[in-house]
Amino acid sequence: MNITKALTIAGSDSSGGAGIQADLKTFQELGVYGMSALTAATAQNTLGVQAVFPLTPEAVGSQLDSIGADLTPDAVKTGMLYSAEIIAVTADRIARYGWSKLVIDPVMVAKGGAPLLKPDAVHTLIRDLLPLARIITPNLPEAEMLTGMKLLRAEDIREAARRIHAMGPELVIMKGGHASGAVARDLLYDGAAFTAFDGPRIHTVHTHGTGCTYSAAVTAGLASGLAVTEAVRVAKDFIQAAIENSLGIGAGHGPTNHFAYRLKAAKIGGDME
Ligand SMILES: Nc1ncnc2c1ncn2[C@@H]1O[C@H](COP(=O)(O)OP(=O)(O)OP(=O)(O)O)[C@@H](O)[C@H]1O
Ligand SMILES: Cc1ncc(CO)c(N)n1
Repeated sequence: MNITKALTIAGSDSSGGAGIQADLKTFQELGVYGMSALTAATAQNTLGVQAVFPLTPEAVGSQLDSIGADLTPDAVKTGMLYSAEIIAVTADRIARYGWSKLVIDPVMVAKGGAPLLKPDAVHTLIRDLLPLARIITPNLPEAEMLTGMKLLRAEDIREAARRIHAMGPELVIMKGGHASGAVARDLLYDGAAFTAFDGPRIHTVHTHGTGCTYSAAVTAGLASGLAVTEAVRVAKDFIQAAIENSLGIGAGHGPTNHFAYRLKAAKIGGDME
């Protein structure tokens, strides 16, 4: 059997909706064998992040060496990397093992405002990791941090995509979750043209881990050999179903529903009600 394998390099979310848990659930749902290298443990629930315990850079490098020595991931994603030192060791191992199908979710701040990347690590992210990326998936505040721009109009978003593309990634997906309006639009830029991926915006507080889940679905698609536009289409459908059928657990920003896409696909012609 030729199993497709994907690796996530990210933090643990004890509530299970974001981070490494969201990534592994998404890989599994899309039929991809999931592997993980942990960067930090967070004490976190739907109300916020209570504490962050980063691993040492040695611990991160050691996990990546174990994977590199034995298992070849078909695609890799990064999530919460926390510090400049963890970014440096991550970039070093990605280059050393030649993991070229790399999706970077430049996680910076949790929904409640807790920092998941030290501010002084942003320039290391840009210098060491962005040039290795096949795809980077910033949300609008992350794109503002990367470019120093204020993104108010549609043309600002396109200009930020051009500037982030110039930092090295082959493709940029500007996610539209933080914008407003009836449509949640993600904009893919390949250095020449923009392609929009639209879905109806759902009015809900249950959006914990949407970015992690979405970038994990893109990674699963790339690992499976899909073309980028197909992988993004699958990811958009996956996150749309996950948000539309969110689980309603916890008192705050609850997780999305990682089973929904599979259940929808299984019920051809049916609906989730
Ligand atoms: N309310 C919503 N309705 C429909 N789609 C949404 C909604 N919110 C986010 N999305 C979609 O979810 C995906 C993730 O986008 P978003 O901008 O929320 O990421 P994020 O801020 O990085 O998420 P997080 O930090 O919670 O992990 C995108 O495809 C976006 O369009
Ligand atoms: C561990 C972790 N990674 C990423 C996010 C962003 O959603 C989060 N809340 N927690």
